[in-house]
Amino acid sequence: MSTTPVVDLRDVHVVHKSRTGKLFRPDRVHAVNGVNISVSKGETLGLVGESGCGKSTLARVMVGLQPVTSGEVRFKGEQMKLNAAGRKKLGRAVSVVFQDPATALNPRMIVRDTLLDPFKVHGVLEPSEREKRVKELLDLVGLPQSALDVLPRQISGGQRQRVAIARALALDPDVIIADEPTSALDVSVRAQVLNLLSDLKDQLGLGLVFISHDINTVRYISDRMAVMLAGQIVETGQADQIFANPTHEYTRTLLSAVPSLL
Ligand SMILES: Nc1ncnc2c1ncn2[C@@H]1O[C@H](COP(=O)(O)OP(=O)(O)OP(=O)(O)O)[C@@H](O)[C@H]1O
Repeated sequence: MSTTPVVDLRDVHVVHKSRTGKLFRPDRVHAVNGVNISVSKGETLGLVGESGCGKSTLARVMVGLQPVTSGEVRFKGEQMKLNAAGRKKLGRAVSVVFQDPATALNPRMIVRDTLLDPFKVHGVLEPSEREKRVKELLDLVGLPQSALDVLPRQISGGQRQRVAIARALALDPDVIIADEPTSALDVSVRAQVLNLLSDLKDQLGLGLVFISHDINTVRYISDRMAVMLAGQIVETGQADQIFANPTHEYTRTLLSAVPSLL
């Protein structure tokens, strides 16, 4: 495992302006409140917390899509400026798999074009090499070559999520952030997608940030984990240790909830 983290957040704060501006709603939301967190190649960091605690905002910071109100975003030891060049650098090294592949994939694009897109956007590889790489990507995620010519609606939810994972792998990232990647899927395919992410992490030496509201899913996949509550990390450490000996009351509350089926 590399000693310098790929992404290292230091005392990061993100304050959103309220979306609605309704009466009696605060006009600002402190979505991320002083978070220190890092991820290195070859490890799975699980991030767990209830809906609205700031997980997705934090994920967007890690991939360079969300400016911070204060604090530092370090990429391979260097402080990043989130200008266009910084975002491009971070966006290439850190990619995201979202919750629902039905909305994350363009419904009018066949799988081949979806997978070619990152190469076009970043101007990477010659066209003939791109085709070869797209075929490799399908192999990596366990899809047949016949999937190249289909639209997202012609395949199952689990297969769509495999396509989204293949797209996230296209530019050979150092880190993948998977934000609730199994929540929109049938229970029967959730474990397969989790195992795929975990195998890819091992095979490619990736860093994986696995975000979920479900502590049992996080337990299943993570080496290290961080428990998030109201914009703050309230407990962090090796996943095994936290499960054996949770120190924060909120972690204990999450652990006492009914076990899920992944
Ligand atoms: N772009 C935005 N503008 C205004 N408020 C936002 C924005 N994004 C998130 N928020 C608010 O910030 C808080 C944290 O939201 P965030 O989506 O990061 O949490 P989450 O833990 O990922 O929740 P979920 O699992 O429901 O997506 C919430 O109160 C949310 O309403």
